Amino acid sequence: MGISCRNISYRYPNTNGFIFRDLSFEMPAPGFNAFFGPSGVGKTSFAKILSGNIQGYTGRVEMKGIERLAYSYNLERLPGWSTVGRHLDRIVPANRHALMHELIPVFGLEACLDQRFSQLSLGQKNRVNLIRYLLQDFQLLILDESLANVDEMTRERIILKIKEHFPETYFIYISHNVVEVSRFCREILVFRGLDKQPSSVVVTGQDLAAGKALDKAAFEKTVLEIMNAV
Ligand SMILES: Nc1ncnc2c1ncn2[C@@H]1O[C@H](COP(=O)(O)OP(=O)(O)OP(=O)(O)O)[C@@H](O)[C@H]1O
Repeated sequence: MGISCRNISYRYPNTNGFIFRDLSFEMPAPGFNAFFGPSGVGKTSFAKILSGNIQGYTGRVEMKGIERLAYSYNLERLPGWSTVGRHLDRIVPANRHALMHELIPVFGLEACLDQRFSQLSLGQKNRVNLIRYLLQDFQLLILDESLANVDEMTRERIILKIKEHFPETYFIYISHNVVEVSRFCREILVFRGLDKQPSSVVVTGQDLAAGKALDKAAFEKTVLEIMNAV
C-alpha cells in the first residue's frame, strides 16, 4: 500500500536544466506528510508528477491501493453564477451533506454561504475550494498551499479536523510554514535544490493530532533539522 517514487528526474520541455534529479519519496501509510522547501525548488512540479499532470519524467512512481487522487491548489476558482452555499449543495454528493455541515463551521465559512465566490477574501476562497475537495471521493489529496492566506488558528483547526475525520486517507501538504509542517506532519520531504548534496532529505515531524500534547523539545528539534536542511 502507499506511494513509492524512485529516482525521479524531470526537466520541463525546451528548458536547459533539470528541476530535480533522482528524487525519491515514500509514503507507505495514510496520514499527513509534507513537501517543504524554498520557492521555485520544485514542490509543485513533483506534486504534478504524482498526480499525473506532468509526464515525460524518468524514474518510477507507484501508487499501491490508491486509485482516487485529487490535487488542490490555491489559485483555483469557483463559478460566480450562484452563491457559495448553492454551489456546494449542487456539487457535493448527497451522502456527504452531513459532513459538509460539520466542516463549514470548522472552516469558519458560515457567513460566506450566501455570498458569491468573487465577493470572498483570498483566505475565504481557499477554504471554500478546499472544502469542496474534501467532500469528494478520494484516497490521496495533495494540498498545494491550499490554506494560503488563512490565519494560523483557523489553519490549525482545519488541519486537526482533517486528520481526525480522514485517518485512512493519504495527504501531501505543501507549505512554506516550517512551524506547521513540523507540528502536524509525520514526515517532511525537504527540497534543498540541485546545488546541494543530497538534494532532498526527509525529516520526521511531530504528527500532532487533536487532544494530543506537543512535545516541545522534539518539535524544536524538527524545526531545526528542517532549517538546517534548507
Ligand atoms: N511550465 C513550466 N515550464 C518551464 N519551467 C517551469 C514550468 N513550471 C514551473 N517551472 C519552473 O520549475 C521550477 C520549479 O517550479 P515549482 O512551481 O515546481 O516550484 P515550487 O517549489 O512549487 O515553488 P513555490 O514554492 O514558489 O510554489 C521553477 O524554476 C519554475 O520556474
